[in-house]
Amino acid sequence: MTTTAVPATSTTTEVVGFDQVTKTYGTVRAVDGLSLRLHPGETVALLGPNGAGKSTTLDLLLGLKQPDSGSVTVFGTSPREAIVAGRVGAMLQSGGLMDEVTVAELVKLSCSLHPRPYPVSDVLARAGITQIADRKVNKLSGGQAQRVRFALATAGDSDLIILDEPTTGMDVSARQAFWATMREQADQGRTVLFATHYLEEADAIADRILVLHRGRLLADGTAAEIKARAGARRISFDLEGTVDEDALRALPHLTSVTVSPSGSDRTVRIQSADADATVHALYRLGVYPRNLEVTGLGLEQAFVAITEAEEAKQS
Ligand SMILES: Nc1ncnc2c1ncn2[C@@H]1O[C@H](COP(=O)(O)OP(=O)(O)OP(=O)(O)O)[C@@H](O)[C@H]1O
Repeated sequence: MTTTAVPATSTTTEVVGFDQVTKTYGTVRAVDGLSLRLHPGETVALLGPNGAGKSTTLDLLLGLKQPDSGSVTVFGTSPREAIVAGRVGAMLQSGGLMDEVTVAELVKLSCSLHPRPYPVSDVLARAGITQIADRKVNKLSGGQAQRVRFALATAGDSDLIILDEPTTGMDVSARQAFWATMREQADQGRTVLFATHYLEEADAIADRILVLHRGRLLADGTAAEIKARAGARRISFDLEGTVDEDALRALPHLTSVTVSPSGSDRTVRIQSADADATVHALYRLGVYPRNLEVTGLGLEQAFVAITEAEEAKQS
């Protein structure tokens, strides 16, 4: 990503600092000794299975929760100070919206609270909600309410934008418009941190991916690095005639095999930790594959491979 400008208010190269942060709820360690740094202009996706600690991490970052131990800093100060200074804009998963006001009134209020607000009409237009500006907030669809939350997060010139599952409920065009706007924000030097379950969005948008698992940082890198770290590759080929499926499943280095459809002409898909060795063993087995393809894992398969390997290690 190219960084064309850094907001004048940036005074430190560290946007967010987590040092050995732990947060427990009763016996649950939601965040467990987490240390990480975010820098200006980064677009960072926070991934993790349900209950991994993503929302708790964002709540700590916003000062909505306090760590049991360790420290959280935002632009070198406490989260609260950074928010009061208008340096942070946030869109939370189910942040309540005031019911009896119109969309425009709510956006206007949010702009009035920001030290460096954008014009209300610009905020409405950027979020694609000009058409529904006069509608009462409690009459909005789920996707429209998400757009309003997005407007509130971008009511002013903040240096860090935090988004918790921002595109849930948005239709395809709303998603595209949303990410185009976020790209503009990052290209202007702002840092964007978003938690998501849509791995294709993380792959397409983020220049850095953090994988959380049971409150700990399991992986931190570009999408390509995360995919490479999972190690495995996908092998697919067509087969004519019958094949001994048990012999296929016994090939070396496999992590999964699917054969479809059952019958004489089949497509075989294999995931292997060592594609070369698996393909050599295929030939030795007397199987001559047609249309052989060997590809890297997608981010989704890599994510599943990394988190399942961790589960297996811990059980
Ligand atoms: N207020 C709370 N009281 C008790 N336990 C909580 C509370 N908030 C979260 N937890 C627990 O802490 C862990 C982390 O939850 P968190 O919501 O941060 O995960 P998440 O990664 O955001 O999950 P999801 O993807 O399902 O939204 C979970 O085991 C959850 O049940």
